Amino acid sequence: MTMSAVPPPRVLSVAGTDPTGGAGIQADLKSIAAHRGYGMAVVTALVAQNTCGVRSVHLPPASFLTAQLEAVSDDVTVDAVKIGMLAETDQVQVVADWLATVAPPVVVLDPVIVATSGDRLLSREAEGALEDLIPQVHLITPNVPELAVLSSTSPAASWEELLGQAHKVADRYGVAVLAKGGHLPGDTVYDTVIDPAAGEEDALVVGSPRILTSNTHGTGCSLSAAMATLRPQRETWDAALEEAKRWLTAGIEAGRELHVGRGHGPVHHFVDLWT
Ligand SMILES: Nc1ncnc2c1ncn2[C@@H]1O[C@H](COP(=O)(O)OP(=O)(O)O)[C@@H](O)[C@H]1O
Ligand SMILES: Cc1ncc(COP(=O)(O)OP(=O)(O)O)c(N)n1
Repeated sequence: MTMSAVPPPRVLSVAGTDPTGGAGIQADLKSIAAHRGYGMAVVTALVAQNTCGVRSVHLPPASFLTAQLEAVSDDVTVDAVKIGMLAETDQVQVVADWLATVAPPVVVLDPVIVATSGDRLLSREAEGALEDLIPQVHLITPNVPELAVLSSTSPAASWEELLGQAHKVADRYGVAVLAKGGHLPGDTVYDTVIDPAAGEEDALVVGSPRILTSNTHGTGCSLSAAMATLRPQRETWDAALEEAKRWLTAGIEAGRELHVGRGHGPVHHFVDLWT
């Protein structure tokens, strides 16, 4: 038997659940594995949802969220963290406090506010608490409506407008922002990382053909988990994005082969392995 000399990055997903496996923690763990990471998971919310929508949400007490986070970091060195659904202000604060103590080298925040189905996952009151969390993370991955909330403006209608909002948020918090064009019109879907620490060099803009499909449930979750897993293995965010985007595009295309659910189906996380 041969084993790689370099151990895989130990990547922690802090997120809610999707029992149909397309979004949240279940998607994150598949994405982490697809990118050769060792996946771990701390559950913020038990979500009764499927490809058609969210039915109900059950939250553990904030003290139990702390207990889960400490159980991981007291025992395992965490190389990267992906944060997804945080439902309430106290959950945001618990995660911010834990990050301040542990200081993992790579932290990616997908500021999940509303699901593809239109269901709200972060309470309106907790939106403001993200301000305390964002300065402690290295990359945020908002979609068009989430970036609008973070930049206190209306959703961008063009790529230029999206870039303006991403620069505003990046400068305000000193954080890298993955600007994602999935919600914009057009035959090509663009993504780019705006990184205030990257200097004067032009950011890499990665485009892919827009796929006409309903298999887009969990695309944001899967992409952010991929970025968290790839970053410890690559030199730059741009290198991670190039690889993650190629994989996700193939995964969205191959999602139709899975035949999962009657609503927005999942992406095929193991497209490179099975097909
Ligand atoms: N129909 C599509 N075809 C190809 N890529 C897509 C499509 N929809 C989304 N993507 C890609 O999936 C990722 C997530 O996109 P986006 O929809 O903007 O965010 P979210 O899933 O968080 O709402 C981005 O890399 C985006 O470019
Ligand atoms: C538990 C949980 N977390 C996140 C989401 C969001 O998933 P989705 O609505 O498909 O959006 P993106 O992952 O594409 O941003 C969810 N539904 N459940």
